[in-house]
Amino acid sequence: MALTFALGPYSSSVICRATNINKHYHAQDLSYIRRAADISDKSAGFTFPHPNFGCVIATRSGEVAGEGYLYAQGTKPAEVLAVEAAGERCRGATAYLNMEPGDCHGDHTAVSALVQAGITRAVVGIRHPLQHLRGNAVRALRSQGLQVDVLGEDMRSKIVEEARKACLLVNLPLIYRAASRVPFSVLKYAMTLDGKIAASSGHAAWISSKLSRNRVFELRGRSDAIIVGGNTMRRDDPRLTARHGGGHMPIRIVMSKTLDLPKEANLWDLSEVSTIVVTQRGARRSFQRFLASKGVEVVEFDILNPRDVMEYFHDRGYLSILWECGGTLTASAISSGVIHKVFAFVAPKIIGGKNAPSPVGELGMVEMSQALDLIDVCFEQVGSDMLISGFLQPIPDLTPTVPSEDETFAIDPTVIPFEPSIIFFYKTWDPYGAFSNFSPHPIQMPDEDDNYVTWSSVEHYYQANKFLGISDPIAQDCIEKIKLAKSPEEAARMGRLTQRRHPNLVRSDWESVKIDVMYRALKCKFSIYPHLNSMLLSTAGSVLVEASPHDLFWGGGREGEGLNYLGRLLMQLRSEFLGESSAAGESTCLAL
Ligand SMILES: NC(=O)C1=CN([C@@H]2O[C@H](COP(=O)(O)OP(=O)(O)OC[C@H]3O[C@@H](n4cnc5c(N)ncnc54)[C@H](OP(=O)(O)O)[C@@H]3O)[C@@H](O)[C@H]2O)C=CC1
Ligand SMILES: Nc1c(N[C@@H]2O[C@H](COP(=O)(O)O)[C@@H](O)[C@H]2O)[nH]c(=O)[nH]c1=O
Repeated sequence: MALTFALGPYSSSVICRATNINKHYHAQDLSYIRRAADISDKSAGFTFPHPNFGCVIATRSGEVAGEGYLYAQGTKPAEVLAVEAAGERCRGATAYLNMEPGDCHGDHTAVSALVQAGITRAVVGIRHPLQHLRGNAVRALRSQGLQVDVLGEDMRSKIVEEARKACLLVNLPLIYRAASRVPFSVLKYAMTLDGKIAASSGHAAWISSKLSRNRVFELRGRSDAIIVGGNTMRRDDPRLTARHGGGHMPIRIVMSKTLDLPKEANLWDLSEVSTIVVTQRGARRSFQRFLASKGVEVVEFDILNPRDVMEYFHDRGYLSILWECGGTLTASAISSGVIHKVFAFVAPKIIGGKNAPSPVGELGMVEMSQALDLIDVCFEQVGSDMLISGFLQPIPDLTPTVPSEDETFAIDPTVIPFEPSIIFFYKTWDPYGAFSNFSPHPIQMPDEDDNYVTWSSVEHYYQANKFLGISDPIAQDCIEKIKLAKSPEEAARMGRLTQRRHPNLVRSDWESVKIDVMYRALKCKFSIYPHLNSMLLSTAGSVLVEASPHDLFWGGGREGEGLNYLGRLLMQLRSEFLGESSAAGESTCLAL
């Protein structure tokens, strides 16, 4: 997928000079870093949004020996793929990484792949935006004797800054999310030349051209969710699906205070993707029951407003959200400061109408000097329309203001790092993300015939077990597909979709065995990976809670109302491991 609208033109034919800190580098370095940024974005629209990693390995003579990019969260790291592609040519070569590897599970996969392959230099576009990961891989590579040049630190100039910006742009969702504690939010609308998003009647199909609407499908494919307001839903009966030929479908979210919504609607058809309705506490209980009967999730807020909703979806792990609402909700979202970027499609047509709606409602501004200026504005012609995009909030500065735990300890060894008594974990990139079922740690478990099968993650194994022993071909096919699913998210989607569509194919004892299935898988994972075992044991004394706000069985819920079975199982395992392996009983899994 082309990234031109995000990256803008970057020339690679520029000759650089040595910097004032006396590091030599070449235009080639910058062109390979940009290449790493470009390829890191290749899976956008095909998989759930995730941090984008790309790696290019170039030999001493400047030839590209191998490349790789992270396809989905939990799949092989970019660096491992690039090393595999380059083979022996890695010896003495340079690795170009658009972003410092996360290596979030302490297994240093990316780092050890580069070290073991004989790479002698690494050029890093940006440090990892998450504070608990920032600097770890750079430090680890340096300690293994590699020369590591970080753009903006070890290499500085105007053109280095441009290449660095390409690396920032390709991971904007992660960067904004880390800095603002809400998902990266993009507002998109289509308006006529006279500034209307619909006719006075409310009719809006269509303002922008087919080409522009195809572009919107791409934007949707890059998002975790699409949001509309209740009125857009009532007026347009939208589908909000991504019809761009990719594999990824964003969740649909409707924000409605009144819940005065139609019973017949495209958004209640969950055959392709789910819908979540967020509303005010206590709104139309009977309609909430109707939605529940359709399988639509309803989340109540004390006071429904964009900031609380965005904080909620941040906690639920969402990286990026596309707002496709009308002017009323848009004004509220802009006022609450949750919108980061704007995409405005302007169509060369005039509709007029005193009461025809415009893209942004009341913001309470009375003088033009109060207008919000967009930053880094881009103009691009898309078919007959003009696409104007820009940022409402500047790209956050990655420089940490608060020293990391390591740095503080180095300055003052008397400082004892704060040890919270509750450890929350959820997304795999969180500090204790390795506790999640979705963490990329394959396990081997026996199947029905006692043959050992490799599952790419605990989640793969868990989802497949729902259909174990069912002779129906759909169930068998689902197990096979889950086995091959490229990421835990894909495995979860397949398992849940089949369970929803064919509840009769779920094994009859599932409710009574699912905890045991999870326990056995976790036991295997924490037995065969020593660093995970140490991580688990290091939490002794703390309560472990899966911070899933919506999964009230495995997770702790939003306000502690969840049963937290995942946390409980981990604590049970921890005490078994602490009480010696004999108490832990026999493991049914194989070491990998
Ligand atoms: N051309 C384009 O790009 C687009 C055009 N449109 C057009 O815009 C028109 C609809 O615009 P508009 O009425 O502004 O629709 P919105 O999408 O802004 O919906 C407004 C509704 O959002 C809900 N809402 C929930 N929380 C809030 C909050 N905190 N602040 C504000 N609203 C909240 C309310 O729903 P409830 O009343 O249920 O409580 C409210 O009535 C339609 O004609 C549609 O075709 C819409 C989207 C894009
Ligand atoms: N009218 C209009 C848009 N409107 C947006 O698209 C939604 C309909 O999406 P779907 O049902 O999936 O095709 C609609 O509710 C509104 O949010 N978008 C555009 O790119 N161009 C247009 O001219």
